[in-house]
Amino acid sequence: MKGAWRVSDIRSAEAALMATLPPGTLMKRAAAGLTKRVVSLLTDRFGGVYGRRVLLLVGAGDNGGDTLLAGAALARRGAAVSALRLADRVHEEGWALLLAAGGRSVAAVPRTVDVVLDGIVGIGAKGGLRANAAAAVKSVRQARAGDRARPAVVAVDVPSGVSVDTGAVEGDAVRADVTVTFGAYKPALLVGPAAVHAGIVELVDIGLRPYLTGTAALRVPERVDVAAWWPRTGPQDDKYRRGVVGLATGSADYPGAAVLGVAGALAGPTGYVRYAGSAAQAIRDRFPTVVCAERVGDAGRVQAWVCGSGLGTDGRAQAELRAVLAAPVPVCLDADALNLLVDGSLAGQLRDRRAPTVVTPHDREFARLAGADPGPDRVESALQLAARMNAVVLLKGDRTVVATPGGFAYANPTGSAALATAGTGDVLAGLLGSLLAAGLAAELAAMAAAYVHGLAGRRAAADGPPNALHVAEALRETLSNVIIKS
Ligand SMILES: NC(=O)C1=CN([C@@H]2O[C@H](COP(=O)(O)OP(=O)(O)OC[C@H]3O[C@@H](n4cnc5c(N)ncnc54)[C@H](O)[C@@H]3O)[C@@H](O)[C@H]2O)[C@@H](O)CC1
Ligand SMILES: [K+]
Repeated sequence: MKGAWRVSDIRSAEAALMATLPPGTLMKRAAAGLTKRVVSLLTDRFGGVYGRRVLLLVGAGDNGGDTLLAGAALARRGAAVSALRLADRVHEEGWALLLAAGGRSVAAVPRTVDVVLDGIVGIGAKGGLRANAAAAVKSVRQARAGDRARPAVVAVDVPSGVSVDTGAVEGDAVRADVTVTFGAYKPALLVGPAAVHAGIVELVDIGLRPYLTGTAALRVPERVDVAAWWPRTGPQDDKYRRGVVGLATGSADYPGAAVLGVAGALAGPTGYVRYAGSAAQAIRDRFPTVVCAERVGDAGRVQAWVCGSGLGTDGRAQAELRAVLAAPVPVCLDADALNLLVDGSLAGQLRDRRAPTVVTPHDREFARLAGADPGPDRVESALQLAARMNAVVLLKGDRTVVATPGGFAYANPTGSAALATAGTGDVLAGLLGSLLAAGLAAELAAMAAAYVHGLAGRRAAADGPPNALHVAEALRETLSNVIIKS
């Protein structure tokens, strides 16, 4: 699992590490890692380093210093390196090294450039890009619009212009193909719109990790983590021992929501799926293995409930939600179940639950539940709602956030724009419910479901614009490739 640390934690770790080393060592390590990555990018995309045109965007701080040192190293290897100073003062030693290596100063973004290194600002950023930097970034973007391959953009440590601790992007910001980051991931590289600006993120080890003593602000699971969490069937298992998941979803008006949720649940690790609700006939017709009842109270025992999508908000829906909340098992609440929570009449029942609750809002549902939009700091907003509701919050988005009432946050790296289509959330809730019923801890179930669902979205999108059924259908193959064969 990757961890991302806030700027204050990184600063403390850097100070502790620097105290053990000769001055300048960390910048040399950072620049060496950056140079290596730019060399491989120039080689892969443009056939080599010699004669390639490299532009450095140089700000006032050490982020500019890293960039100048890497620029000098590239110039020594024969690249044609130019540097655009965006501040009155820049890192003096780096500037001298660049000039000594044959680099030159330019007053504007040159017409043709192969690679741009963004060294405008790093973790010392305050506020958005200043006017001169914003103008340079715009020129680079315009050059790129004329030639899709050129210039490639490499962000140094973070893409300049993003909010490093939150992942918000409130003004202009660099859009990088690759971000080479030093010592540790920062939240902006993994969550929020900034993560998209970062492109492919590569971590250069500068020896910082042992000095990062605080808790990671954010964790990001990798495939091996999800594979390790995924419940496996053993020789002692039968259909009940694998867990039974119940879905109280759909209605006569919205049977589709129930169908999609059940499809998601059937792809999960449980051996048995029960359905309770007035879309029972649609479920029987489509999924003969699912055992159906009209009401939650008649459904029999389950080890987790999924409730909400397509349920409606009438008296019957409310009674069903009450019955689900009263069950002493983990519960995943989505869509109409969230709408039914908004007036607060079920708040007491929710807070008193002993078994875990997971809620899966998108931004509008989040705003109704929390009383305000998630805002620029999606992680912090999700953590606050999780604490208030005593529930795990899965806040949907390009990088879905999972936050626990105990203060831990995760971000999903597999998001796909393909999932922004009706009904995919129903599939996600069903899969998540199956993981809960199989006994996985609520936050891991939420993370694992989001991870696999994201990959299934990408898989489905490979064959053309997918709908939610395509995503559900892609779950089995995704699981087989990614989880079970690992
Ligand atoms: N501190 C360390 O030990 C290391 C730092 N490294 C690099 O140093 C960077 C941090 O360096 P600094 O602390 O000097 O800070 P930065 O280089 O991130 O920027 C601070 C400077 O930029 C200016 N600035 C702030 N906000 C701006 C904005 N929005 N637009 C334009 N200019 C702005 C400030 O006036 C200040 O002079 C890291 O991101 C990393 O690239 C690496 O060399 C590794 C080691
Ligand atoms: K930067």
